[in-house]
Amino acid sequence: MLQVTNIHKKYGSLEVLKGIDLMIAAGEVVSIVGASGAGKSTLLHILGTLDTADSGEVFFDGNNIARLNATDMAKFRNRHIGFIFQFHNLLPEFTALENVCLPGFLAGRTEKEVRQRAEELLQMLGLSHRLDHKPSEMSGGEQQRTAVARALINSPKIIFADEPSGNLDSKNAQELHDIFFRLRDEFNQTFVIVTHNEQLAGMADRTLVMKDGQIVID
Ligand SMILES: Nc1ncnc2c1ncn2[C@@H]1O[C@H](COP(=O)(O)OP(=O)(O)OP(=O)(O)O)[C@@H](O)[C@H]1O
Repeated sequence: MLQVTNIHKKYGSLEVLKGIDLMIAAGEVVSIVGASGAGKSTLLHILGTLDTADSGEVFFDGNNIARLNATDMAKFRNRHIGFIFQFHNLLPEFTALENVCLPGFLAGRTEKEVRQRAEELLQMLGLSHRLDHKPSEMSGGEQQRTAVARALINSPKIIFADEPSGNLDSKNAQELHDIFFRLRDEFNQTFVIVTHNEQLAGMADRTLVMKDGQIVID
């Protein structure tokens, strides 16, 4: 599904990624681990089209997305990629349901269809009693599960998660990890997850270890 070749990235004179090659198959849960500053988030952002590499190629299902212009890239991201961040990044003035619906509306889908899917997702994630709650009215675990529903609203090919359980206590972290694997088992959902959480890395199908801008163990 995802293939990247020879990705390089510099910030000023700092070489952050030094030739990354990687293939990820549909239905894989891949974790990326490594010391702080190894380049994990930078790689994740490039894979997720939030940032661009200085050189190298990123192919999704054989399409070279590095060649898309900014508008088409944004459209591609909205339709095919989901993101989950350490801090849920939900919009504070919107309810859980509205937050989940938003990327669906941006994709140009009908209100009825998007609302129905959002309600189904929130129900699946145990949040049917929180539809009308704003983020500040929910627990950390509930906020993060809402962010998972938002990531799923457009049925993305792949979900990128950057320290998704980094801000959760161990019970909520465990619940979140179980959700990822349930989504993989039931819907063949693909995940690439940057994490310092050893339990999550240990559960993944593959663990990539990064060091100084390179993948040193796959
Ligand atoms: N926008 C930027 N401008 C300049 N330097 C940056 C930028 N983003 C990241 N860096 C630097 O690039 C290096 C890699 O950062 P990155 O966030 O990818 O590491 P990481 O492995 O995800 O670390 P952590 O585990 O601490 O999140 C670091 O030295 C960081 O300071």
